[in-house]
Amino acid sequence: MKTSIATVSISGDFRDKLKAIQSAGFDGIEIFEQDFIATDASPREVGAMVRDHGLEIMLFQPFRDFEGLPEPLRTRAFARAERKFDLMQELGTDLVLVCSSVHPEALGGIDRAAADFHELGERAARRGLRIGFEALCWGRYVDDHRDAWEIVRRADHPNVGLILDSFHSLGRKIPPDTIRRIPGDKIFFIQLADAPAIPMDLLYWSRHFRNMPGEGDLDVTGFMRAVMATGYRGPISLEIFNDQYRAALPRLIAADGRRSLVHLMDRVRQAEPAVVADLPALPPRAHAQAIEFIEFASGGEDAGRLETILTALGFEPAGRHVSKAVTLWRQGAINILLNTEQTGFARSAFVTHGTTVSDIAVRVDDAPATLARARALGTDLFEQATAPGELQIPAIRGVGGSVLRFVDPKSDLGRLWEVDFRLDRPGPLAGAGLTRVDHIGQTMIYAEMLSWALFYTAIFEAAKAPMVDVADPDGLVRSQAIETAGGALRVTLNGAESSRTQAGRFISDTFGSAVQHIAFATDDIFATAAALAERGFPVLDIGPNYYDDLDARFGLDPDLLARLKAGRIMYDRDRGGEFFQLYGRAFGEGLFFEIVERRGDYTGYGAPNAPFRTAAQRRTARPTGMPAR
Ligand SMILES: O=C(O)c1ccc(O)c(O)c1
Ligand SMILES: [Mg+2]
Repeated sequence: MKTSIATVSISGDFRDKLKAIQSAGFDGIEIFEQDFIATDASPREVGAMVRDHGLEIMLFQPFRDFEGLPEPLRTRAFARAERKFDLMQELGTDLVLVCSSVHPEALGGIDRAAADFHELGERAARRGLRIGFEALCWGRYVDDHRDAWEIVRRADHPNVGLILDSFHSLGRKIPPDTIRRIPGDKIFFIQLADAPAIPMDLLYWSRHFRNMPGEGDLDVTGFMRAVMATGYRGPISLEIFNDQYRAALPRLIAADGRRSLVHLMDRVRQAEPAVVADLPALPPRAHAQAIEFIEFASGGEDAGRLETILTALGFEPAGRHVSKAVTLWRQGAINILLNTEQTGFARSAFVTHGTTVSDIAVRVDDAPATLARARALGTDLFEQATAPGELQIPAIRGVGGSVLRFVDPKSDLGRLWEVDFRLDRPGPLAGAGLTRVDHIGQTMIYAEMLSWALFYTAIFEAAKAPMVDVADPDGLVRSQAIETAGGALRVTLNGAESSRTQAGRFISDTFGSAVQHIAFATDDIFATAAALAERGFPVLDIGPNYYDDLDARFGLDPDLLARLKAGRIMYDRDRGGEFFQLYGRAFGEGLFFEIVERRGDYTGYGAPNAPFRTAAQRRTARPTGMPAR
């Protein structure tokens, strides 16, 4: 199945767009008329340029306000169409998208529109061109693919077909199964876009908030299942109008686009194997069992400071790597690696970012299969030479150039600690009562959030939690959790819009997106708090107003409230249970640790507390070179 993307979806000039689209592996493009006009090349040159990039122009679009006009506008519309046919022939494409009219003088009437399309089909046929009709969901008389299909059906011309755009159908809540009654050979082209479920004006929503399939909330999978059921096997094309994409790196968006299509068609195949027997199979999304380890890259005095903090958190050194300057720190089921190598990837990560999480390893059912899936999704593989006898842990590039590794219990990777490490002390260490990694918080610029959410949900059997806004004193930070059903893998993506927020400063201070915090779980937050106090773990101060408000909101038992206040522990509650949070002070470039206890089935991350936590962090932050106002 051929893949395509509309040139509007990508930023940059025309050449930037083509390069990015080519390198992401698309077969073709939808050329947006405006993008063509903005170039200084002739139509023939543009056509040649596209083909020089190994791409096909699959569609020219849009042709607006055509059907149902009274004379003399009608005659003019046909003359306009002939001009565009000339252009298409020079560009070298045979299909034009006509979107439903919004013309104030359009008359409506299905038969009138059908007659117009029949005539347009005749004219197109003379030149070997084809017409595709798309219902814009804000079209004046045609805003539903069912009406567009009826017009195409009555136009009854082999050169006139239907174009379906998932946004227009799903944005209007038209059941996708209505597509199944359309013959596949009358569907000329498929445009795909997702969007977040935010109630707003349809046109504004479409032009600013579309995103890649899987990045939003629309049932694009259901839409595509219905399309495939018709027998359609033409191109699938992304048509994404999105404000962030227009400002993002062309290559990033193009690669995400390809990834979203691979992921989408895999979902379609799984949901409806009978209708897509011809699609290639992909290894399934990985089931995450646990976070196997988190590796810090550090060096010099910074490494000593991190060791002090780990010690204060109750971790103890439990072994060393057989050949590298990597120490294993353990507590409960948590494995932290501290890498102080002077060469290689960890070193360059440290030099670039300061003390930073360079690697995260996730234990999955089948590591090689996970790697194969990630590769099919177009992620970048990561390899670094290993000494003989040491394990080559499958790895890809993740957030901010860090490394995401996959281990599994069924291969040699399950013996990682015995093979690659010399363990000083077997068995778990109780320490301060930290049991496991609850979640990892990765901070990035807001424009990258959709991309990383897609990355995680396409690789792992994981879902997105609703996005929450966190009001940092210096700007808004958006937070989106990606989590597996049992919570074995929980990642919170924090997107900073302003460089002055805690998150924004972290990005500039660390030169890019990275893990900003790690939350460890405990089964007894008060016992852990006492143990940490004994070890001198520096805790973030939370002001008294917070506890007064907490009392007002929840009417807590006075004894509990006093204990929370004394321990600087934050509290939240939802329908399922209770949540306790204790924050450490930031260190290094703004990294911090958090300790949490979940009681019952609390599902969140303490979002109501985040504004007060960020304010407290701002009060205690060291100067960062940012003007403190
Ligand atoms: O926003 C628009 O006008 C517009 C144009 C062409 C399309 O294919 C579309 O889906 C929307
Ligand atoms: Mg469209």
